[in-house]
Amino acid sequence: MSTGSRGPLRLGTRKSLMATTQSQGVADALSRLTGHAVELVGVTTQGDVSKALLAQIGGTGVFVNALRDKVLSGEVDFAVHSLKDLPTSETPGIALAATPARDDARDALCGPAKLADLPRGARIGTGSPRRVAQLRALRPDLEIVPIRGNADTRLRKVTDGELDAVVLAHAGLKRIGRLDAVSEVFDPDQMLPAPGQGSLALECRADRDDLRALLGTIDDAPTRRAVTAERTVLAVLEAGCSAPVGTYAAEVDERLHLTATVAAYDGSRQVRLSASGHPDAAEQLGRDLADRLLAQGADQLMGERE
Ligand SMILES: NCc1[nH]cc(CCC(=O)O)c1CC(=O)O
Repeated sequence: MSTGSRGPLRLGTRKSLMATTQSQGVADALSRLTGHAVELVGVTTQGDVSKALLAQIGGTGVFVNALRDKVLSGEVDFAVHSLKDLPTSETPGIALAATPARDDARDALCGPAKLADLPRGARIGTGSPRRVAQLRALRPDLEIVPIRGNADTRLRKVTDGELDAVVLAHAGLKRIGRLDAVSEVFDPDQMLPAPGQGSLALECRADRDDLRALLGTIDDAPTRRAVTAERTVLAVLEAGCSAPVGTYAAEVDERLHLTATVAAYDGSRQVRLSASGHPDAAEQLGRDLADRLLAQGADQLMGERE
């Protein structure tokens, strides 16, 4: 096949430590399974250069569009993204070729103590409306400070004393080797992660059947079903990665369980619902749960900004 005879497969990736670590993991797994050499090609995305808060630059797609352009032009064979950064809308010409086995999906608090033990009025950094809303619901007294930047930059604000704590994805902290900074891992009962958090997405051109089959060797079916349910909730709500929407799906005893929340930005109200169904009906499960969230006023909650 063409990919093999022309030398190594070219894997497009963001250049951050988190991105290159996860991309190298994918490259190694693919080489092991298929015998193909894989080479990383670093790409700068809008999300890497803009200093604006994600919620302000529009959120959806800022970390992925430049990578997709390179996939479409053929400069790279495929791209590895954090799945939670992918917009839910399909992109013409691009196929989701694989979702490898998911890492820990949960959020983690990085600070001197567990959330309940932080002093009144402690300053917590996060730029995610989803985390803000759920933090406010748990601890209305906290001062929430909007921040951006890579995980290391955010952790430094805690060691520098500018902030008391930050909330980051456990999976990302693991990839950059900073689980030492974690003081508490949030149970999904306390804080629901972003749809797709902790999982990766491999995208290639939709017309390259050979490549799709090759990349598909590292697809993990339970992960794909779980993230399908989660992302369908987001899609039906017409929300993006910067919306106050949390979800978590997992298979237990051959049933797919899904929980989702939509919160008001000020944390004053949350709608939170659960459902379970057959794992093969992941999309329907997500669709039904989103419809129930909407029936309980989810769109009104999401429409409210501070
Ligand atoms: N939006 C940035 C982003 N995209 C993916 C991750 C973490 C890794 C993952 O969830 O797969 C992060 C950082 C964070 O939320 O802490």
